[in-house]
Amino acid sequence: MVKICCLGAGYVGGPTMAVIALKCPDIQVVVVDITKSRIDAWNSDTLPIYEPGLDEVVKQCRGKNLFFSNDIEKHVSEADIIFVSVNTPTKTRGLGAGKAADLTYWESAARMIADVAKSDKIVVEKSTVPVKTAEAIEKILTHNSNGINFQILSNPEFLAEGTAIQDLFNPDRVLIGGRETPEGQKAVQTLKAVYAHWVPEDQILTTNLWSAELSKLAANAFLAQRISSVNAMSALCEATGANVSEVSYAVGKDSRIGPKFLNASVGFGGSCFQKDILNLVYICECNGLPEVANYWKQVIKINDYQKSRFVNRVVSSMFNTVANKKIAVLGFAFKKDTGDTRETPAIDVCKGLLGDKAKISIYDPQVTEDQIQRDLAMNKFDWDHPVHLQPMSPTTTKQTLDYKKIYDSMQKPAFVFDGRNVVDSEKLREIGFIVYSIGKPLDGWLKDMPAVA
Ligand SMILES: NC(=O)C1=CN([C@@H]2O[C@H](COP(=O)(O)OP(=O)(O)OC[C@H]3O[C@@H](n4cnc5c(N)ncnc54)[C@H](O)[C@@H]3O)[C@@H](O)[C@H]2O)C=CC1
Ligand SMILES: O=C(O)[C@H]1O[C@H](OP(=O)(O)OP(=O)(O)OC[C@H]2O[C@@H](n3ccc(=O)[nH]c3=O)[C@H](O)[C@@H]2O)[C@H](O)[C@@H](O)[C@@H]1O
Repeated sequence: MVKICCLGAGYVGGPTMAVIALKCPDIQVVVVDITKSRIDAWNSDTLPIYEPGLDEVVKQCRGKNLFFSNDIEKHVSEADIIFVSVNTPTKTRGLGAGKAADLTYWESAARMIADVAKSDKIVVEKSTVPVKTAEAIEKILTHNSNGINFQILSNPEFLAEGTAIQDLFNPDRVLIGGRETPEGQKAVQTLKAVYAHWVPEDQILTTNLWSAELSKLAANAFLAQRISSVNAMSALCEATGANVSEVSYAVGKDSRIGPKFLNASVGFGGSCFQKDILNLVYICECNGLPEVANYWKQVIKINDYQKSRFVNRVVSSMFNTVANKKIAVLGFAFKKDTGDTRETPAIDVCKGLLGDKAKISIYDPQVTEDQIQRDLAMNKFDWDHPVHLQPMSPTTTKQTLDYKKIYDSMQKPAFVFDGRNVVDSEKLREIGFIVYSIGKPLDGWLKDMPAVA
């Protein structure tokens, strides 16, 4: 029986391994982690992350061919294929701080693999890493190898949170990069055979190592760039009376552009887009390509601009001060159907409002009060380390808001600021609210307020 061990029981390692176990009953999958509480949660009824459909998949295979364990060394030494899906946060100190990827966790995983391995292994980069990381990992592994053969593969993950299980069941593509040697190609075929249990072969792409590593950074940069492009348009829409939803629809109808990922918002969040673009920027700079670095940097700058533009709108609409005004924030995670708050734009918006002395009450059915308090107290880039555990998933209670009742209980004028274009603005206006929706023609009230930067 082929044995797989995955280092890192997080948002990627957990769901990905659960789906491999479900689709490959002939393979034994063990997920290990340095954080004991995470493993305990994976073995309990309350999984450490919320992801639609995940509970069912885990329940079907846990204890059969899917296991979660703290005994890292045992399972690494027994495995034929080792996936490494550990954190690769942005460096907070030293060379490349604020941009480069911090490979501390990756390096310690590689050293541990080299130490405990007693048989040949395929080591798979699942984490998102800088292009050329495999070369460094290869050096660490082979330097201490005692004659054991290690093949490194790059197999980046493209799932999105909130749809992870669907994405894993029906991926647009699976990407595997390996060395162009006979041994490298044999390892590629071994991993390909795992995915071929459920993914059509023509959707399993094989490339060289560096193309696979770079394709992951490129895909996230292209996706984030679409959002920054539409968000840049949203500012122009507000200035001109155009409607960003109509513009997106018209633009997306061009089959060369396509309709997806063109929703204007208060800015993209999540653990990866910013981190991976900063990493790309750093790699460009290190390779003597400042123009290319600046091009991608602009995607982040527009995202920051969009978040502060939103805060400025709120403040300027309310007579240029929100001091002591009570503001309810509905939703805190970085997108729907997740409890993940890493790099959520809500943090910047809330900090912006708090900076202006607003009194804010935050509610998100997937995020605990504890987590919100921690996020608002944390420094930039500190969130993506193993010590910082994600919240347990509370049970979701779907609530429908009674806006008329809310309106009646509020001080007037009463405002709604929609950072995701999800409310029915016409209905709310009928009730009496002044409504701001990103990129939509402005309410008379907002038009008369001072321009915002
Ligand atoms: N979250 C997402 O949607 C996606 C993330 N990625 C990438 O996947 C990687 C992991 O991301 P997440 O799963 O979100 O992170 P995460 O923080 O949820 O999980 C990482 C886990 O690795 C564990 N860990 C750290 N060092 C370890 C070691 N030496 N041995 C064993 N376990 C160790 C941590 O305790 C943590 O539980 C990152 O490189 C990220 O960029 C890629 C695609 C999607
Ligand atoms: O490498 C990763 O971590 C993953 O990053 C993203 O996935 P994720 O961050 O989980 O979620 P997305 O659906 O991409 O949303 C990211 C952010 O962009 C925002 N967004 C998305 C789409 C859109 O049209 N507008 C918009 O503002 C979302 O609200 C969210 O804040 C990518 O979509 C995945 O392919 C990738 O694997």
